[in-house]
Amino acid sequence: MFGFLKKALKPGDASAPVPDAAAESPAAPLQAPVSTAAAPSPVREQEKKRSWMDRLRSGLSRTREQIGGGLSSLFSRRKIDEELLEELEATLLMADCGVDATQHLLKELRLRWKRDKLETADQLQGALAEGLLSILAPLEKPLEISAHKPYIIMIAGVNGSGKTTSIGKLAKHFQSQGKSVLLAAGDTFRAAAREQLMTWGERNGVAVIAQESGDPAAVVFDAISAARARNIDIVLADTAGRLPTQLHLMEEIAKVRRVIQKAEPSGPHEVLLVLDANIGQNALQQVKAFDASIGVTGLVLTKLDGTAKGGVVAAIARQCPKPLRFIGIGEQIDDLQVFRAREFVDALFVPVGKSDE
Ligand SMILES: Nc1nc2c(ncn2[C@@H]2O[C@H](COP(=O)(O)OP(=O)(O)OP(=O)(O)O)[C@@H](O)[C@H]2O)c(=O)[nH]1
Repeated sequence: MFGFLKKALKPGDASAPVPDAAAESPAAPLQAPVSTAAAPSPVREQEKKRSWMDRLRSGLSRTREQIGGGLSSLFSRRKIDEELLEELEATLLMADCGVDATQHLLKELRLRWKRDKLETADQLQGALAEGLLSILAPLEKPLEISAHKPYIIMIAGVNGSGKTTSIGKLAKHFQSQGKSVLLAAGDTFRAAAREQLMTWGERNGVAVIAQESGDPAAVVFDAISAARARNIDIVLADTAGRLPTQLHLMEEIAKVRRVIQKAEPSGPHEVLLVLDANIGQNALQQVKAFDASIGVTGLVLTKLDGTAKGGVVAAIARQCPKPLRFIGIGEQIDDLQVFRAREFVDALFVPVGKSDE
């Protein structure tokens, strides 16, 4: 049914090619060996991709029910007319697509309804999926790790948005690309956050630089020096959760950024803001506030599973289009993946177990 999506974008590739495992640096005593498994076969890669698509479909089920389900129930009653389009508008707003993206989509749909003489539910869904895809496509800018060594990624976000969990998942993601990783426990406010990061580090065989207490900026500074000494590719720096309204704390996170720059003038090379999809439209304010304070270069949208507010991706795309680097759909280590617009739209409209492939 969504064959048109394939034409609109080149086929999504959920799993980036995994190069041969990188050689372990002898200067990194705390670094556990990166897997030395042979390059994965195309069949295994295909299976991995299919399993991610199934999990993505299952994770987005509540948003799908909100958008797709709303649409089918509208269509079980009658044909396309102005009243139906108004109800669709309300459905999109309830899925947190935001006023701007919703109006944009409705304008497109009205145009296509008249011009292409749309009549059936399938046709309208197809047009809606195509419209969403064109809105979301510009967000698809996967993070490319440059030659800078160490490549420093600072992670920020409000309390509980999923920063620490995402760092654990990202460590695994980068390791699977043959990169060596070091974690900086920059959340010195919450002892549990440090413990959590240590656990993720142990699980992935990755060194964690932490201090019992103290200045988060100092921890991050130490981590960068350690990464240099150990020839590590990527530093993932955790920071304490804060609300954009806590101005003194926002100033502190800005200080962490300045200290990173002092330790490495070209850094941080990426400033990732982690957003919990459950907050819906509030995500827009968070992007703006953190951007003003620390210059956000990419987003991670977590907890898309279990929320009906996945439409917020469309609001972000229209109102503060920062690259959406990764999306999270669960608590397991493989539940964070590179954002691919086509996969996302596909998963929004095609239920688990079905595929148009
Ligand atoms: N369902 C689901 N849960 C998630 C996801 N990402 C993170 N979580 C859970 O969200 C909770 C908070 O995650 P943390 O990683 O501790 O959040 P944090 O931003 O580091 O929290 P603070 O340190 O308090 O700022 C944990 O229970 C995670 O397991 C996701 O994609 N889906």
